[in-house]
Amino acid sequence: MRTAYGVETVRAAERELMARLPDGALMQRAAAGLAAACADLLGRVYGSRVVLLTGSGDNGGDALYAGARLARRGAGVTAVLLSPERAHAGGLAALRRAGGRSVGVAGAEELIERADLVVDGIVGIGGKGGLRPEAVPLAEAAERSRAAVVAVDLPSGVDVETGEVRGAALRADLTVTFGTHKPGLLIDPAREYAGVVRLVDIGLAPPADATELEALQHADVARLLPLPSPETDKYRRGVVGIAAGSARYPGAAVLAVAGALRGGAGAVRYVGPAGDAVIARFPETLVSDGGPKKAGRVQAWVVGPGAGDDAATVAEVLAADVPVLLDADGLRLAHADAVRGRTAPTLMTPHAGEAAALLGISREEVEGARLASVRELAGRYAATVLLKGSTTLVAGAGGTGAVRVNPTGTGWLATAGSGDVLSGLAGSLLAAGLPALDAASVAAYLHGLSARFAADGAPVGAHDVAEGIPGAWRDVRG
Ligand SMILES: NC(=O)C1=CN([C@@H]2O[C@H](COP(=O)(O)OP(=O)(O)OC[C@H]3O[C@@H](n4cnc5c(N)ncnc54)[C@H](O)[C@@H]3O)[C@@H](O)[C@H]2O)[C@@H](O)CC1
Ligand SMILES: Nc1ncnc2c1ncn2[C@@H]1O[C@H](COP(=O)(O)OP(=O)(O)O)[C@@H](O)[C@H]1O
Ligand SMILES: [K+]
Repeated sequence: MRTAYGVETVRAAERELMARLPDGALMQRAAAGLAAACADLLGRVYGSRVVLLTGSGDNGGDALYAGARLARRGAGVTAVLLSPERAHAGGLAALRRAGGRSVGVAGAEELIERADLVVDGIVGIGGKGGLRPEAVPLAEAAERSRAAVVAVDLPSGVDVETGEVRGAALRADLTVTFGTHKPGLLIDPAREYAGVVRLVDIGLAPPADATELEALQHADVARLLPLPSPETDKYRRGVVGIAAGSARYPGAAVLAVAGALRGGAGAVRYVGPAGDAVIARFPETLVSDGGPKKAGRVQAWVVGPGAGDDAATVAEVLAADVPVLLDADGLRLAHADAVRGRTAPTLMTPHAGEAAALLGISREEVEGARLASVRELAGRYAATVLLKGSTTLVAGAGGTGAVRVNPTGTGWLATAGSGDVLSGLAGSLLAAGLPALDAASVAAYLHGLSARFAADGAPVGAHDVAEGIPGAWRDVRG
């Protein structure tokens, strides 16, 4: 499991570790890791031109000590000091001893444009708000330049706690972060500014109960996948009910069923007006004519994809005492009190637009503040919430625990109907017995992986994503 921690937790863990180490040892570990990453990126250090953008804090100190290491290996290193009188004294002395030099911001843009490598040590976890005005032209020059841009700990200007980017920020190709990941490095829009993230171990050990974000990895997902035991049968594996589709959108039902058939449940029941389309494509589906109550027993329901205005069906499903996944029209039609009053788990899977409607804010506000939005929804509805989009987040019911961030997402998933596949897949995992947080995060993981395999560099349709799910399972199981 990859984990990320908030700034207060990181600082506390740093203090604890620093108390046990000689002065400055932690910064030397950070600088050594940073210099190694820079050297890897440069290929040839000797003769390369390196520019350090250096702020007044320890982030600048890391950059200066790393610059000294590169200068000792023959790089031409220039530190651009944003606050010359407050630059990290030890770091600056080390750089000068190694043959590096320092300049002010005047003329720095030209240096940056001619550099092979730019190191962003403007601010780290002590940064507040976007870049200050004097740093903005430097960040722009770095973007124009052909130099590789390496951010120290995080790209300066992004909100490391939330992934929000409120003002100007530096765009990096690589971020070398110390001790632990930070939420902003894993959540868009800040994630995009970070580029590739490389973690340098400096010995930090934050407490597990302070985890802010978790990203499942293959091994975690493999442990969670529901597998049939020798003594199983289709009912014991779990039956998932799908209440989806309409005369206008029969395809949503077909795609949700397509996802559900690949999610591990032993059977899929379908209720709704698209039974003929479903059975034509998937004859193994148990189609029933009545409403959810007449469909026979299920261990979980999915309600909403392409469902139109059928509020009665949504209410009927919400009254069932089994896990319920609410998606698309279901999110709009569900009564908040009916959701909050449920005793069995509820999983809501909005995209940013649907989340915005539920929260009474704009889509842009949700996309700018995904972490706060997903926690807020999970709190308001006392439900597990999977917020879809370029970063998919899952918050457990109540919204207070660690939030899961999906690491497998890909822009190829932004295709009509892929959300319907996801809802069927997650519903199937719920029916197979996974807790809602696991069902949602495992579904997002498999869904993203499947899209990556199916796309392989070319556009895919939602049905390709559904068909790729078994391949994603096999890959995860190794
Ligand atoms: N504490 C430790 O033991 C370690 C800290 N490390 C480094 O130290 C960093 C944190 O250092 P600091 O606490 O000194 O804080 P920073 O270096 O992040 O920045 C603090 C300074 O930047 C200024 N500042 C704040 N927001 C700004 C903005 N938007 N634009 C321009 N300037 C701004 C503040 O006035 C303050 O003086 C970490 O991110 C990491 O890089 C590493 O060396 C690892 C060990
Ligand atoms: N830019 C993106 N990067 C990664 N995944 C994305 C992006 N945009 C959308 N997705 C994913 O694609 C799926 C789209 O679902 P949804 O918005 O419900 O569409 P639909 O209703 O057409 O099925 C979700 O899983 C979402 O997380
Ligand atoms: K930085």
